[in-house]
Amino acid sequence: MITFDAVTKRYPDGTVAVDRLDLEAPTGEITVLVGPSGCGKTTSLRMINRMIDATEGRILLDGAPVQDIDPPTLRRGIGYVIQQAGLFPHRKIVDNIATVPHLLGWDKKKARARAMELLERVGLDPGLAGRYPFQLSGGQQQRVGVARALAADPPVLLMDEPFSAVDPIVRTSLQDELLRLQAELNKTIVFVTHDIDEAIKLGDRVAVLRVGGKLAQVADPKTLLSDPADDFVREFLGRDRGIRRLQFISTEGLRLRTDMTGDAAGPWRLVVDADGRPTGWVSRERPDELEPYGTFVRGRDPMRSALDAALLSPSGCAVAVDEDGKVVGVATRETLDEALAEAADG
Ligand SMILES: Nc1ncnc2c1ncn2[C@@H]1O[C@H](COP(=O)(O)OP(=O)(O)OP(=O)(O)O)[C@@H](O)[C@H]1O
Repeated sequence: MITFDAVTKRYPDGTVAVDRLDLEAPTGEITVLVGPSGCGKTTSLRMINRMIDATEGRILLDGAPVQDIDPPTLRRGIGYVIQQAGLFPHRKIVDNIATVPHLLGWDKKKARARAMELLERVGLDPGLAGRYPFQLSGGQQQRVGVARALAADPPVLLMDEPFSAVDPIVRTSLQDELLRLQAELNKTIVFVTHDIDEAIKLGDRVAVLRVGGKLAQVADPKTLLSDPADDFVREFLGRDRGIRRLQFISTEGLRLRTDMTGDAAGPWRLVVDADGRPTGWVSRERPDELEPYGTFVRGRDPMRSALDAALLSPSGCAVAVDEDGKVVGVATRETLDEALAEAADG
């Protein structure tokens, strides 16, 4: 557990970057610091590994004040990932990843084996080991950055806008990869971003900071979206806060119709193949034309996916499927309406 106990950082020119911050980042969880530019996210992060020292207050790592631990020892237990990876340009990928093991005096073979294992762990082809950073894409470099931070298996990982320099598609896959890794590794992660969507996707807890380095709210993403502490948080969460909340509402209890593949279905009928997978909708007016459909996995996918599936089809209905893609039923506009009304009630 990382604990900020009334931490203030005042830079020599008088700027108060962080103002009496009280915050806990629980062990094995991802805590995201989010907020507008200049609100003190990076400063807060860097005070954990003492790249910056706090002016007042204490930061505790499992109860021990970091101020009492000398920085090299402290940093051995803390991986650090930054934007654009910050790889050493003249070192091969394998040597970049093995940086900390080398510093710790591991023998060459062991460090190399560890680097190769990590390369695969972060989803990279081991064939990239002998390349130099400039021979990799931005997304690949970022993965190497994560592998390097994990090399000595530190319990804590600090990540400062690690995915903000890559395009949205690569970014999504890096986020998914991080969640997958975290499910295996259970690190204590503090993650800085200015992107609220990223914060909500990755955070077990999300701390929203306002300019002046004050904590506006800390909560799990669902609570943050349903119950913002004040106007600043509400505004920061943005206009589509309601839609984003649907991400956290289960489709488990959604009422489904199971008679939509028959002729008596009404204006729309769902066509399925021999395996029970959907092939499209047909309308009574144009029975020969297959219209598009959208699916969601009931119970696994959230309400947002069900709604998206409904919006993808002129039938206005969402097709519920099982994990194998076979139809289990249909959520009609009426049932989706009911579920939305319930969601709005909280
Ligand atoms: N070395 C410094 N000297 C003086 N002021 C500084 C210094 N470093 C940062 N600041 C100021 O402290 C405040 C917080 O900066 P910080 O980099 O922590 O914010 P941030 O939330 O990470 O911002 P961004 O999202 O733009 O990276 C800002 O007003 C910044 O200008």
